[in-house]
Order: sequence, then C-alpha cells, then structure tokens
Amino acid sequence: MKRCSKLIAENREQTIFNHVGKKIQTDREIEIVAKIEEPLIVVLGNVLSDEECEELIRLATDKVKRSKIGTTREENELRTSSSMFIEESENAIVSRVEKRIEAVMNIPIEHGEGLQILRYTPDQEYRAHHDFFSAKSHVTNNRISTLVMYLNDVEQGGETFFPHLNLTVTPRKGMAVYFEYFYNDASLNDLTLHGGAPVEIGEKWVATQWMRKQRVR
Ligand SMILES: O=C(O)CCC(=O)C(=O)O
Ligand SMILES: [Fe+2]
Repeated sequence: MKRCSKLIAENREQTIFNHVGKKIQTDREIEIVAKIEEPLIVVLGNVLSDEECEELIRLATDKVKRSKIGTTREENELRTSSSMFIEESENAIVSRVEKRIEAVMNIPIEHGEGLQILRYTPDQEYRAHHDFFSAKSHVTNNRISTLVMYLNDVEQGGETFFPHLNLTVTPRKGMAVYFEYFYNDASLNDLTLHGGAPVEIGEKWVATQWMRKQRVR
C-alpha cells in the first residue's frame, strides 16, 4: 500500500498550493474541508470572518453606486451577474484579507488583479468557463490560480460547479474554493472548467482572486 501511494505522489505534477494537513495557519486558522488531488481543487473553511464578508459587500455596493449603476455592467451572456474590482488596499480589512489570500494561494498579492466582487440575483449565473486565457488570445501573463470566496449564504442555487469533475460546491459565508491550472499537462488545466449555477432564491455574493504568472502591480 505504502509503495503504491508513493508512486502516485511521484507521478503527480507539482502544485502551487503547498499546504499539507487539514489546517492553514494564517492570522486565522483556515480549514481544508475537502480536496481533489489532480487537478487540485480545495474547499476551504473559515477563510473570512462575517465582518470581512460584510465589509467586502459594502465596499462593492458603494462602488456600484459611485459608478452610477449600469456603466460597470457587462452585457455578456456568459456571465449575467454584476461585478466590480476592489482596489482599495488602503482599507485595513482589504489589506488583511489580501495578506491571508497570499498565504493561502502561496503567491505574492502583486500577482493578483485586485479582488473582484460578483453579485448574482435570481436567474443570474456564470456559465462554464476557464479562468485562464486560451492560447489564441496571445495573453503573455496568463492566470494560473483562482480563489472564489463566498460572502453570503445563498437560499437556493448558486453552486460553483466543475462539470468535468462532477463536483459542486455550495456557497457558505466565509468559505472558499481554490483551484489552479498551471500544469504542464494541458488536459489537467482543461478539467478546471467551472461556473456559477443560476441563483434560484436569494442573492449570491462572491469575491474572486485571480493570480497571474508574473506580477501585475
Ligand atoms: O460564482 C461562482 O461560483 C464562480 C465564480 C467564477 O468562476 C469566477 O469568478 O471566475
Ligand atoms: Fe471562474
């Protein structure tokens, strides 16, 4: 048995996520709730406090208001939610959250695009997609990993789904799902196809951190 598991480990591609065991020690004790090994998908608990979730929603709500609702709304069938970027790292809560994200994702925050906040109302969804850009798009500094943090509980619907892996994650306030797609084997990257199922009842708020291969700020 031992030899067998060693063999599997040796054949596995290296991952960016380097945490072992069931906890990640940051300024909060984050729990590893569930994991798929390859491609690596990790469900995390206790990532954000209630206060942090509420503050991120508040910042995003203000931002939509400031940009006079509508101008930031992207008309795109793939993603019907509304979204905005939080770049206010002078805010103490955002800085604290960014530090924690660095520790979880094991990448300096300078590789990150700024936290994106998404709000879905009933029937809104994010259809299955990859977070990385295709070779056709000629993006030189591609994305390599994603952390989707749930900012509220959704009454019904709104699961994050991975159709190739038969996996769905139910949004839970303060929890998150992590995945990466920086494998040499392109088929592993392809398996990270995912989406946000339509919200049926209630609202869904998430904060997404995408990391790039090289720094962007
Ligand atoms: O809303 C979700 O569950 C998924 C969000 C997502 O895929 C993204 O922000 O890239
Ligand atoms: Fe995504």
